[in-house]
Amino acid sequence: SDDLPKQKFDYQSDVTRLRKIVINSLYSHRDVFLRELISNANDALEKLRLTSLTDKEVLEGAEQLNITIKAFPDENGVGHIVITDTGIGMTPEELASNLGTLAKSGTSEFLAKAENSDGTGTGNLIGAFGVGFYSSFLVADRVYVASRAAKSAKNPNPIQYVFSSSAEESSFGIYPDPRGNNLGRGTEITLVLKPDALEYLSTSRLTELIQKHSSFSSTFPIYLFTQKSVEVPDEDGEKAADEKIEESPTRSPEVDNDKDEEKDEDEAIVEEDIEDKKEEEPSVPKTKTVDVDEWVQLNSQPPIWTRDPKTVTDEEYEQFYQATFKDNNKPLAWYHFSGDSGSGASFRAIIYVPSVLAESYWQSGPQGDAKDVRLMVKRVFITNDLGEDSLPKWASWVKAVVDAEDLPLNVSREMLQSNKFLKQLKSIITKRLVQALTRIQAEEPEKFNEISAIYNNVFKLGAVEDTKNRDKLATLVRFATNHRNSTSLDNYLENKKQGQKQIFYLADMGKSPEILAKSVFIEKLHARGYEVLLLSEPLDEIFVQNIKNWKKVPFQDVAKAGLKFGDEDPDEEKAELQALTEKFRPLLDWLKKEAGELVREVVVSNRLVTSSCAIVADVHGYTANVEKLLNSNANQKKGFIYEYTKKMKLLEINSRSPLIEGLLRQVERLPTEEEERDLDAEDELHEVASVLIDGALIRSGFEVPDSNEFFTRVDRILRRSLGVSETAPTDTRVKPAPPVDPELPTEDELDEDDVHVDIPQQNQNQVRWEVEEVDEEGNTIKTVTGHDEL
Ligand SMILES: Nc1ncnc2c1ncn2[C@@H]1O[C@H](COP(=O)(O)OP(=O)(O)OP(=O)(O)O)[C@@H](O)[C@H]1O
Repeated sequence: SDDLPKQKFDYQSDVTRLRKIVINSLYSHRDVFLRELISNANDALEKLRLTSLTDKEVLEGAEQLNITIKAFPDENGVGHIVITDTGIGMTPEELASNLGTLAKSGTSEFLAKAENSDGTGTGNLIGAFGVGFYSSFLVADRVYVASRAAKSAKNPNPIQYVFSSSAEESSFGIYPDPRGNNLGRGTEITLVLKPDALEYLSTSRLTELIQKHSSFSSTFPIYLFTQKSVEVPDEDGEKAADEKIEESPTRSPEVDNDKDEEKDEDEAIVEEDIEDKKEEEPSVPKTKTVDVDEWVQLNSQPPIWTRDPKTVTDEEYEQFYQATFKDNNKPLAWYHFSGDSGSGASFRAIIYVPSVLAESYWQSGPQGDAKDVRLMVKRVFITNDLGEDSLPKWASWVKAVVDAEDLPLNVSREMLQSNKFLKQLKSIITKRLVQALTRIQAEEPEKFNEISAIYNNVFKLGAVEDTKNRDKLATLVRFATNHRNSTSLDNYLENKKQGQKQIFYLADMGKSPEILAKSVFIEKLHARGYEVLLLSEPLDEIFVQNIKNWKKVPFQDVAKAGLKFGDEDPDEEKAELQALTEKFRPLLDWLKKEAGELVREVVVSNRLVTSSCAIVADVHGYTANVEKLLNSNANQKKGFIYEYTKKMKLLEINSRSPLIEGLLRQVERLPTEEEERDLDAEDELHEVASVLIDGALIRSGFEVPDSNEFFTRVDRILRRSLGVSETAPTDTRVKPAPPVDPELPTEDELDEDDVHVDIPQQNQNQVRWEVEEVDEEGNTIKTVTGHDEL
């Protein structure tokens, strides 16, 4: 087999591009190479262990499952780092395809983005994409990957091959390893260091890097080869120098230091019992200094989720998170717990709240597709794909490790799918997450504010979608009000006024709370000192409509009929309203005629202070916000009910407004007798009414039926107030366009200074929503569902 020819292959062009980007732009992030290679080694070991559950044969060739790292200069002073794992290994075909091509989706976009960037922010791109194996070329001029695949029925006698490539070449070589099958099983990566990367020969530097970035990323032991000088008794003369003094409390592998020496496969790693080696000779005074080789395990602690939370530092939690989930950012919060699923499976878990919500979160569909719940059984990684049992959309950003004790270990993926524990996992994690968030809210208000800044909308979505956790999630939601930047619903109720039996809210998506605070609908509430929730997100309206009430206190849209302060004297109020209605009767009737189809009724308002009038949705009508929600969904069929409900509006007038008083006087002055009619005066009043009503629509957030007509009227009124002739025509002559010319403009003709504004791709921040209309008895008369953009 040793005679097989050395073959040369060209890298796939994407690989060449990626390598170039990595080498050019990541110079100041060179450290990542070690983390990436250890992570690959760990993946290979995990694959092997998983395969071995059903196929013991793969374990043959090398007994231990571990990662070893050795750094040394050769006789010419050239630095070498050798990273070896006893994982699944690669066949020559796999060496070529895994290391010579990029199979990842989104690669081209990534490359284009990275090529365009000036290098800054590349660190983040790397985090998102993972440059993996190619990061070797940051520190190495040449890389050899020797690998022997695990034994299998298909491949009963795997041959060890070498992949060899320099940083510059656009091709790589694949050939049988001249040393034979000396690895037993797995992969050995040899980096021939660049002259400026010799810092990585230092064991203390390597130890620091591995401890910082990688000691958590593997449950397999990671050993670093170290050499140190120690004083040993000089009694046995020469013999002492050959002995290994083992200080590591763990079992250490003994790996042959001479790379080129042929070894028996099974001897690659030999266990030694450290107890036997310790020698105590207190009576010997003579000592001498010898160099001692030692394999030091850098991750000798048990995995952190198995430890007592009291013994784990914040830093360890953070580093474990960063290594496991490949996130450069620190997590915002975490929750470490153990439990019993009830079906007999006991488990330990850590849940993390990331400090960033992925951009794709609101863009991906209504189904959560979380791939960051890592399920292990007795520390063996099993899957991160929970399939149909994955977390609900609202919680799909959670990152978690769950280690179950009592599940049968030889679970195949299919068996696992039908396992009861897996079905329970979803509710266990969401329940514990809610628990953790609730605790943070109560005990760490500042931390909760940080979480709220990112996840507030997520909590609203949760309350809408996860009825089981609805109440707890709604407790976490924060709203702006006319009184403060942020309040919870509980806090709102604590501050309600005597007699207040409604939670007042005003919703108008896209408008800031500052603008909403000036809305016509809250004039009186605000002036009287009542607190009103100011809702500006599309999800808010959906949230309120789904929750319906909080602690039995119903939500009241202040843009709708039915607003009650709660301190009114019903008799007194009724009498007052009757008197006012009587007084304004002529105006109310006249306005009703003028408004026509637009409103169902014209009434005297109890919510206005300074504004003259407003359009209010009837109890079953649509507010401007709901109309917007409905209209934002282009596919929504708008049938009869929509048209009907749209008309359920009231025009409310402010009886104390001088404008309304004046209008009343004018209307009363209109002669009723047919022959005495003053058509000019009627026309003028007609115009006033129309501007008033359209103005009320706009002020109330609705659209006017015909804005052109509205502004023409405004124009006429302005002319009148300026004493300009109403009929004087505007000079409407314009220069006509030149004749048709299909010739395209030349480069020179195009103005280079033109500012181009990139319009971002249609934002598909969609969320499913549902709006229910209920009658007085609470029966649903209509449910509208749709998707909506955030
Ligand atoms: N030590 C190894 N043992 C076995 N296979 C490996 C090893 N290192 C790399 N591979 C194979 O080569 C492939 C490419 O590795 P690479 O590091 O470029 O990307 P990746 O590991 O798939 O993803 P990432 O970019 O997140 O690291 C891996 O998917 C794996 O199949």
